[in-house]
Amino acid sequence: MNPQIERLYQISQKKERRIIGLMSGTSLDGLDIAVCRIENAGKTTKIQLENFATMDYEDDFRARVREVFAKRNIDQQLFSGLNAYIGVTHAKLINTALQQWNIPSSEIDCIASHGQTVYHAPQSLTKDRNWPNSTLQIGDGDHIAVNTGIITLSDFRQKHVAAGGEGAPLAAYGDYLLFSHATENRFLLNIGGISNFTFIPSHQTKLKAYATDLGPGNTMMNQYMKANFNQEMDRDAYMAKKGQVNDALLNQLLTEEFLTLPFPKTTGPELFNLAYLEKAQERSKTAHIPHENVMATLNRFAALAMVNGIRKQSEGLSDVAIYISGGGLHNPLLFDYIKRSLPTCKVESFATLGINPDAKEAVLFALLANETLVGNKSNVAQIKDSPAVCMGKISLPQ
Ligand SMILES: Nc1ncnc2c1ncn2[C@@H]1O[C@H](COP(=O)(O)OP(=O)(O)OP(=O)(O)O)[C@@H](O)[C@H]1O
Ligand SMILES: CC(=O)N[C@H]1[C@@H]2OC[C@@H](O2)[C@@H](O)[C@@H]1O[C@H](C)C(=O)O
Repeated sequence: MNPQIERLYQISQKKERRIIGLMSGTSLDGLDIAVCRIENAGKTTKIQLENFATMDYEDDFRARVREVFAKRNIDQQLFSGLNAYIGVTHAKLINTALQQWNIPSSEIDCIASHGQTVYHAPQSLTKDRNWPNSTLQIGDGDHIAVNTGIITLSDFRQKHVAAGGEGAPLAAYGDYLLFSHATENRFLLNIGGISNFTFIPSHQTKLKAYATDLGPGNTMMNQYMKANFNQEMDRDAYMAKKGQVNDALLNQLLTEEFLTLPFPKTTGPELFNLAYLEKAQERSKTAHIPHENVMATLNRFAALAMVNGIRKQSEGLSDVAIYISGGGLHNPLLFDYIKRSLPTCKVESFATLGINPDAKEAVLFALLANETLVGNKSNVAQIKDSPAVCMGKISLPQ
């Protein structure tokens, strides 16, 4: 037997595995690296987050990814190169982090790599029923395995699509296994580039758990700051706080059909981008309003996409709790508006549930890898409208 296959077998038999979860989201801020200790699988999974860091990307890296990110027409040579380049860059960042934490790579059982989403094209977005759902994450797993010496599981979303899903959101699987609660109806709201929630009904209801995207999280605010001020974000909502929400623009932003589609659904910056903003500005004749007002309006638009979505699902339910993760948690204007708009719900940071909110998505990918190595597809069969499959392709280091 190939000794690497034997090692895989041994890893799957261990009482506890040490798995690195990786997430590189649409915000392109950096690579989230979460070292997790995971015991068991399925509903008895226990996860302990040992180390976490977001390793910042260099400007050159961001610029190259932005050349293809969410774009329909791209340079193929650059694209092919990026697949390898992102894999190698991620491997370097992992090696650096492990060194900083004094963890020898031989002590890591495997890496769970999300890769970099470059295009998300479910039929609901393309509106083309003759063309399949698709989503694409690059940053090749073999490059990570070879350059770290660690077995790597990657490209999780393809199996989901192959089995009938949209390839996202995948958070529901881990959220359901780790955080369902006897009496609380929980919304795990993640505010990344795109906002999404996992709804986990209490054990007292007959409802099923699911995850759905809601609309823009930080992405339009980030894009506007980049285009107009060459800044990566509106840190602490500094700009938005100085402006006034423009109702005419806000109403136009809210007309998008996606916002009215039933849950679950997925989207991306392919839809919610500056071109989308410009069209809404034209229609509302607000092309020349001050930047502060545009930012205040974009902030409110993101908040409303979330609040309206949560209201829709929580109607008629009592004991509703919302736990917020993702970078948008650090945007005070966004957080305060969400909290004020949902006065009957408990609204807290995801940290209350015992895991660093910035690490959540990376941890969930570690859990998905654990399920693939040790779990059973029935563990994830409880998620509404999402295929029960184990995900991730396995790359061996040699
Ligand atoms: N202090 C802050 N003030 C305002 N916004 C912030 C702050 N800190 C982080 N953010 C926002 O959070 C973003 C990063 O969030 P996160 O890392 O969750 O996104 P992501 O993982 O790239 O997205 P996705 O989950 O959609 O893939 C930043 O780009 C910024 O917009
Ligand atoms: C295609 C893709 O990369 N989608 C991401 C993105 O970031 C947030 C939202 O859009 C969500 O659908 C998903 O990520 C999370 C981790 C998920 O799959 O649950």
